[in-house]
Amino acid sequence: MLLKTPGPDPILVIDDEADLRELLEISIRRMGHDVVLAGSLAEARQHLAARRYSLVLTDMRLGDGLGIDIVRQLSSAPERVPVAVITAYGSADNAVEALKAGAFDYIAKPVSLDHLRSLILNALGRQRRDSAEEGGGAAPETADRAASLLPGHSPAMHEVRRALSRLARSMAPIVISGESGSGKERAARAIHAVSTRAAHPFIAVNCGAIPETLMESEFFGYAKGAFTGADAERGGFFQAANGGTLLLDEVADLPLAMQVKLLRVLQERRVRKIGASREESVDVRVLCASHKDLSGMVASGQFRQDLFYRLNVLALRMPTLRERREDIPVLAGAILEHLAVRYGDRYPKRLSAAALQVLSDYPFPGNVRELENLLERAYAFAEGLIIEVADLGPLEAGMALSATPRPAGQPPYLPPAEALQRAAGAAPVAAAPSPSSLAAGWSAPAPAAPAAWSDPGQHGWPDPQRDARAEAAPARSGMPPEPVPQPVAPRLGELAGEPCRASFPIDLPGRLEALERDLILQALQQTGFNRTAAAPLLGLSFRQLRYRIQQLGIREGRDDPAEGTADSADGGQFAAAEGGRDA
Ligand SMILES: Nc1ncnc2c1ncn2[C@@H]1O[C@H](COP(=O)(O)OP(=O)(O)OP(=O)(O)O)[C@@H](O)[C@H]1O
Repeated sequence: MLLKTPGPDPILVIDDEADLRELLEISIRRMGHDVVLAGSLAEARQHLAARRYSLVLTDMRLGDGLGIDIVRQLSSAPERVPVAVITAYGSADNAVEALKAGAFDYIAKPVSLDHLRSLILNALGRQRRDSAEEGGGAAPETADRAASLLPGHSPAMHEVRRALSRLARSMAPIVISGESGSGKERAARAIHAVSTRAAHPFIAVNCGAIPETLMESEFFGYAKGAFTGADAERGGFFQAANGGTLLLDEVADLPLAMQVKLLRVLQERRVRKIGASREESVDVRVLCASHKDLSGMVASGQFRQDLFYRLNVLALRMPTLRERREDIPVLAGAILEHLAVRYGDRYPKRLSAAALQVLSDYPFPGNVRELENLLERAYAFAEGLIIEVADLGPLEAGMALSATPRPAGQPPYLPPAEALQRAAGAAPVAAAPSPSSLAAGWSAPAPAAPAAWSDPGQHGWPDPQRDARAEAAPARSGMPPEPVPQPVAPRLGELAGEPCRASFPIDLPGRLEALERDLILQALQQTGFNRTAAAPLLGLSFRQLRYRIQQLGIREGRDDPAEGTADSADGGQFAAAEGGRDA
């Protein structure tokens, strides 16, 4: 058991070069911290056995061994003392090796005082949080916070949350993999939120959304007069994320030329604005997300091996929703509560037991995003407090919103007849058994005929299984026979501002898609193809609009007269806006 002294614990510096030891001692004392020095591994071990330190800073090569041995020793000890290494100039391999062994950060020679300062601040912030956790204190950045950001009772999500608190302690880059819509960005936000960087910005950049010619200025900024139109100096994503976290979403889309530049920044932790004479140091933790197989891309020469090695220090895989079906009720509950807030509803709408069953049986190729989109539509369609099977529509609509298009010839997923039969006799239940959703005040109303057959004409979804349901309903629920379905109200025409007289049968999904495409194009034309400006015109977030644009295959050149209009400002604003929201 180590003795704890009152006041902040000192920092232990281990280096066999007397000059560097002295320089570090002076710099650290100037920052107001107590320092203990060791010139060898043996001396360091004696110090470590005698008392506790708030941070250990060790050189990699020492006269009697390697600094990485101290890293391994400390990272497997229960005290969780943060340890950082000092690496020789340009020795990227050492840095990666140390981070993998459990060092929370590294600093390259020649030591930059700015970097030293931020490293110490991060280490001490982390230590305070760890002590609060050890002492049972209610630190906000705890596992609870991770659980609220990434809810779910499945073993897969428990594993993600366990990994998350470990990953949040380090400064090392992380590659977050997983299918589209599985929550990679959300996981990145959670890592940031539970890290000591939480008070600083979180900037998410979609690497695929920035034209190649503008990438450098978007990432690193530019000096005044660097090119025509550069009227004032501007920082890029790295400067905006300083002190915080930068998420490179869809990192596989980075062109090779940009990969080289990014590698340099990761190694040197310095950036140079376009047209600037000086480099500036940046303190940014880089996280990456990709639904593509990066190691496969390395093998095929599409992604640089050295960059992959640098980025893939730590890894997190987000499970698909199919791997954690048991989380669907909790996720649905959380999403419905969120929708209630958005719609200003006092009580969130709830899924009927049958609707929940249908969702639990659905494969969700678009993962949580698809669940979210599906519930969003269902929430709007549901007349009462309960979302019924019919409000979900044929789940083809959800598939259209997913990243994985329905293969040609494959029919839309429809709720199985068995589920529809269950629906006939089922009482509605709250979607999520989470205490918070139940505490929201909803109490199950008396069983009623699900909207699917009480008013099939109103929900507006094409319903090939209506006949099966019509037979099942009265027999099982004892309800009077359902009314004859009425023609769908011509909402399409109303939305488009023109009269619409449908002569049935119609291809409703196809018509809705055409209408959506038309409205998006109108908004894009109005804003000169600026998606950031177009999104609020459509009542969508930037990401939702970008997603719909991708899914509908809308291309500037093909679909929009504003061909050639640069979208870079758009991408930049987007990133800045996201960072702003999360800062
Ligand atoms: N655990 C969760 N709880 C609630 N909502 C979630 C959860 N995970 C993801 N979502 C929601 O699902 C949507 C998709 O999540 P996110 O953008 O993080 O996925 P992604 O894997 O990064 O997708 P892409 O690969 O397309 O960028 C978001 O709207 C997000 O808020």
